[in-house]
Amino acid sequence: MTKIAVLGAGKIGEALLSGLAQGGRAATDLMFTEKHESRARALTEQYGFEAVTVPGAAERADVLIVAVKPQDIEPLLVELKPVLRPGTLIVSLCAGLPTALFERRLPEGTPVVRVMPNTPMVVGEAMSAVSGGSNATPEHLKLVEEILSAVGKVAVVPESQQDAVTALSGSGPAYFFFLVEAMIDAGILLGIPRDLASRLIIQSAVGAAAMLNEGSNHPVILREAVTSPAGTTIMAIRELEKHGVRAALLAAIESARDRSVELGRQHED
Ligand SMILES: NC(=O)C1=CN([C@@H]2O[C@H](COP(=O)(O)OP(=O)(O)OC[C@H]3O[C@@H](n4cnc5c(N)ncnc54)[C@H](OP(=O)(O)O)[C@@H]3O)[C@@H](O)[C@H]2O)C=CC1
Ligand SMILES: O=C(O)[C@@H]1CCC=N1
Repeated sequence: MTKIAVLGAGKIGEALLSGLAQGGRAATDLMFTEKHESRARALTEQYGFEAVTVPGAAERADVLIVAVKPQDIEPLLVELKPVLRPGTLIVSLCAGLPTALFERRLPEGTPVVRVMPNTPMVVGEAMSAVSGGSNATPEHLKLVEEILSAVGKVAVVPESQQDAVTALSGSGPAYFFFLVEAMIDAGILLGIPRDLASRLIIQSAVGAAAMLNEGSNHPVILREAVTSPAGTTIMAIRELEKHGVRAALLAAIESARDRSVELGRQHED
């Protein structure tokens, strides 16, 4: 079985490792590197994954998944370059960082695949977008798709779209959590206890997501079906439009895209 090492087991690294284990991959095929010993111990105790060093990961794993913050990439690549075995596949989850950056810093010919996943991988519902670098073959892309399909859906996209994808689905779960949090607060404003407000809103989100996922109707049709003439929903929609919520979402996602581009530019030579 393919041995996988996650370099930087923070939030997304842990989400991926735990999702892969839940998806049926043996814990013995999963390794990670982590800066903090106490966190490494906690992850090993909780899941059974082995904590390794960067040279250990490079020696034993077939696929190295880079999950450090983009700001931490340079020292990691300096450490990796002399120990990397030829043919080891590098998979980067780092927002904004182009495959060309990894290709410049690592030995010539290193295959690199850029991926933008999201945290719902902990429940097997990730959306991951995958792009191959110049040394990545269709077989490399297939392997990455196979690994990620255990934790959700996978789309292959041109790398030129990865900054936009990062803003849409990479950050996307945060927008939904923000919306849910604000709607629960609205329940508090209306005098509903927090527990009940949470149950009402979360189940409404789950139900709405299931209807969207079923896919037979466009979101506009689904919204119109809730919006009765001279009823309650249209009053709320009028306020959302008056407060520019649609424009705010367009501007917010554009701004996230711009930040992804900027994160990549910080590593230009
Ligand atoms: N969180 C998310 O939803 C998503 C994140 N990503 C991408 O995933 C990457 C990680 O994000 P996230 O998990 O949120 O960040 P975290 O900071 O939670 O995780 C990164 C982890 O890597 C550790 N680390 C840093 N340098 C090294 C190193 N050289 N060797 C081993 N470990 C190291 C960090 O330690 P310390 O904190 O002490 O520096 C931290 O524990 C980012 O590039 C991000 O763009 C992509 C999609 C979604
Ligand atoms: O906020 C971030 O930069 C990362 C990338 C996408 C989701 N989280």
